[in-house]
Amino acid sequence: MVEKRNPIPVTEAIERVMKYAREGEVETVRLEEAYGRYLAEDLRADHDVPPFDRSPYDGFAIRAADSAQAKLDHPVEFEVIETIGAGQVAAKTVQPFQAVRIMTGAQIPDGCDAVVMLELAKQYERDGKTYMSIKRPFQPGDNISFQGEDAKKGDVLVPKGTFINPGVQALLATFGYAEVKVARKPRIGIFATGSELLDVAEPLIPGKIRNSNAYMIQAQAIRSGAEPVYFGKLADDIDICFAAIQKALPQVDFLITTGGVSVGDYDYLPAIYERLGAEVLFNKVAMRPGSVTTVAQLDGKLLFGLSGNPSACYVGYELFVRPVVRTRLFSPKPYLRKATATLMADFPKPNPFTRFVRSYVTVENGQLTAAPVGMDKSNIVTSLAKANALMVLPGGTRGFAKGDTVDVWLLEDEEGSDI
Ligand SMILES: Nc1nc2c(c(=O)[nH]1)N[C@H]1C(S)=C(S)[C@@H](COP(=O)(O)OP(=O)(O)OC[C@H]3O[C@@H](n4cnc5c(N)ncnc54)[C@H](O)[C@@H]3O)O[C@H]1N2
Ligand code: MOO
Ligand SMILES: [Mg+2]
Repeated sequence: MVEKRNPIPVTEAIERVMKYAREGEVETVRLEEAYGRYLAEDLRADHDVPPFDRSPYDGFAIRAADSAQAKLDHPVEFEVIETIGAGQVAAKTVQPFQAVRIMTGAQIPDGCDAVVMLELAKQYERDGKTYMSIKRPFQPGDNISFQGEDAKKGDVLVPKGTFINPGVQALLATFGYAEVKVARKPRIGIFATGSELLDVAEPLIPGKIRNSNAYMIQAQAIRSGAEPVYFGKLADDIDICFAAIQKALPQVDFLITTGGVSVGDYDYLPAIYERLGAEVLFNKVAMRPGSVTTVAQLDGKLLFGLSGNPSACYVGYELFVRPVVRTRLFSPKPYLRKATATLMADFPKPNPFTRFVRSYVTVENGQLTAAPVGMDKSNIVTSLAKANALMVLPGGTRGFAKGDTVDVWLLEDEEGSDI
């Protein structure tokens, strides 16, 4: 008699897994290596930016009060006493009707409170001295980029858990983070199980297929911020699988197997969990694909028994593995980002289970649209290449029609969601 499994709702399955989610460890990397990692501490401004009042233009720094009488028919003349470029500091202090020729980025000289752009001044020589004149008045503060206008000392500019993008790199450099504290990438061990599996380079022979799950999962692990550790493929042999899994477990933070979780004669994962003494959190989820997804824990370490069917395996990773990875990376939003979109094709299939339809989401006329990509079966691999979202069609419905508003979970988004 085949074991009867009890499907639990998707949200409950995710909750059961997330009970074992915890924040990860911190490691330090050089700034050059920080791109693509996740901040392990808040990025705080340790000084004002800019650190001093500076000129946003090439021009002349003046005392604004001296320019009060300047008009089109009444130019006011200033003696130019010095020239400074970015990185230089004026040596002299301006007296009334004196100016400093100043370049973009240079510190505003003491006493000056406005900058006249080069284009608005006329410069000339007389009696061996340099002068410039202007034909309009300036107010104090005109054309000054003020100390702290970009960031104030002490501000949290980027919170812990944020993905380090090129802009965050710029901030890290601005505040002198030659070394950056980032989340250590959780190590995810991966086994593909199945006696039918061929290596990528092997030619096809009758009854066998190439192992695509292992490579797909490695890429999904990297996309989610983890470090995949691929241990290879295993034949459907309980002793071989048990020994390999037992040996691999201590080396990783999580362990993923693909295949062998259903009720078939060679589906050994349920027996292996039992032999390991692992607690099975669930072995049936009310979803499609991926209904047989099984998750177990051993001393708090999660073992993900993802389905062998490629689409089911893919969805299993995104729903159950990604959020625990993101939690390790300190993300306050570990789940896939959620949105709503207009369905672009009829989807008449009824289903008692929640469906995760591999879909392509794009923007048309400012609105998100979602279209299923290819055949909606769990053993399909080709549709995965085009999917950038999972369309979530709740169970118990009679199908959906073109034009309906549907929920979509975005696969390529860095932002994430807190629910
Ligand atoms: N009597 C029942 N049969 C099945 C049930 C069920 O409830 N009762 N569930 C079905 C569902 S749903 C799924 S999904 C699959 C799950 O199967 P397993 O997780 O046990 O995986 P396998 O049996 O090992 O393989 C299934 C399928 O996937 C192919 N596969 C496996 N590994 C890979 C890989 N690394 N790369 C590419 N393709 C892979 C394998 O060749 C099989 O075709 O069970 C249903 N059956
Ligand atoms: O586990 Mo299956 O993917 O529902 O066909
Ligand atoms: Mg099977």
